[in-house]
Amino acid sequence: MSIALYNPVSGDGSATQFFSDHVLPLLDKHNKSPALFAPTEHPGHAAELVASFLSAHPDSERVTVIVGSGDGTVHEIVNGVASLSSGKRDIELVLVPLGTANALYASLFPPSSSPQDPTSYRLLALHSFLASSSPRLLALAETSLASTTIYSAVVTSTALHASILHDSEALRKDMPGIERFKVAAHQNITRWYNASVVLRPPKPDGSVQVYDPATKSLIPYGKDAKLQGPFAYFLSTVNVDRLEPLFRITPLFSSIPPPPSTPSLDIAILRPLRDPAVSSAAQDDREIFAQKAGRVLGEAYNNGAHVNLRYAEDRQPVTDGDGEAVVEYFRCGGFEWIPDESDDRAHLLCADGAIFNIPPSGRTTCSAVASTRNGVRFSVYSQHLT
Ligand SMILES: Nc1ncnc2c1ncn2[C@@H]1O[C@H](COP(=O)(O)OP(=O)(O)OP(=O)(O)O)[C@@H](O)[C@H]1O
Repeated sequence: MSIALYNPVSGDGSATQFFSDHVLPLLDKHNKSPALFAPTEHPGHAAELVASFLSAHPDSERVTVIVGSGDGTVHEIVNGVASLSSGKRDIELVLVPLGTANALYASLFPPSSSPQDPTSYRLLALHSFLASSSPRLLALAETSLASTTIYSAVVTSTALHASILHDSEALRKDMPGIERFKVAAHQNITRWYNASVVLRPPKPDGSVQVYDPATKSLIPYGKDAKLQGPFAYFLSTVNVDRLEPLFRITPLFSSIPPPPSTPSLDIAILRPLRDPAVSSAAQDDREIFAQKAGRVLGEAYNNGAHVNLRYAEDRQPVTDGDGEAVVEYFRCGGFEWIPDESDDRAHLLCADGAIFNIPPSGRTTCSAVASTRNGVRFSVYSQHLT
């Protein structure tokens, strides 16, 4: 059984047209007309539509949801289904990337270097579904925040990334494209976040791993898995190696893929006090580090080259340096983020673009899981191998 939803305001607002011109005719042609077809009418509506469809069809264990949107709408669907009381379900997502960033889709279907027809590119997952491929299981990042549980299918972050998402929402009306993220990044680049982090190994067994740029491999993290701030950047992903088509912030997810049977998080961290040129939190040191952080994160657009940067003797980040890694890159089962009570900004948490506040004196834990607590598994249609 399948349903089809689209968000008419996601991305550049072209979903209505795209569904009537391309998606519905294709479904009709293959005799796969959905049991429900609807635009979302307000924030949260996608979750309501899927949840009420599932409640009305308690015996449908496997339901396909064709969704024309960005990552935010997918996030709403995952969390809406996770809050249902009914038991085990398999939800298969057919993504039609019509949002701004489309991180999940761009990771499943990395843009190729040769020119690609944009319409055909957006229909790749739908064709995979129509060709009866097997969908790929998604991991979820399960975050506990006070008494709330939040699931992310793409990113869970604090520090700079959460600040960017928090501030960029105010810019959405004037800047509907990804440009608003760059403006918000500029506004926040000198900020540091006081917190500590504990990294947890993957379940049921495994160890916290760290990327070693010298050997270009993930190795067991021998040290104490507690990291002391301040942090400039702290971002974890599941299922993706990028947050935009070309911003490969966690490239090892695709270049050294984790075993599909063990859900894990890839985490990229920048801690300013690891920079040999930075000795205090004074404004001068923040400016010095901000310039480097901007350059280092910019290397994520260079096919994820930031993970191989190391401090050179002149304290600059370079690819052939022999000092410490500039970016700390971990693969683990989860983390605990403990913000300093006095640092309000360190209390911001981003889950797939949605912003949450960690309560005063609170902390948050995030773990990679294979299904929601109520027993729902999600999968996505990806490359169709012929
Ligand atoms: N009819 C509607 N009017 C206003 N907002 C809506 C409507 N339908 C859905 N939304 C909201 O639009 C938000 C953005 O949606 P979506 O994630 O699909 O696109 P995006 O933000 O452009 O893309 P991405 O998340 O990939 O950057 C969602 O959080 C959702 O709550």
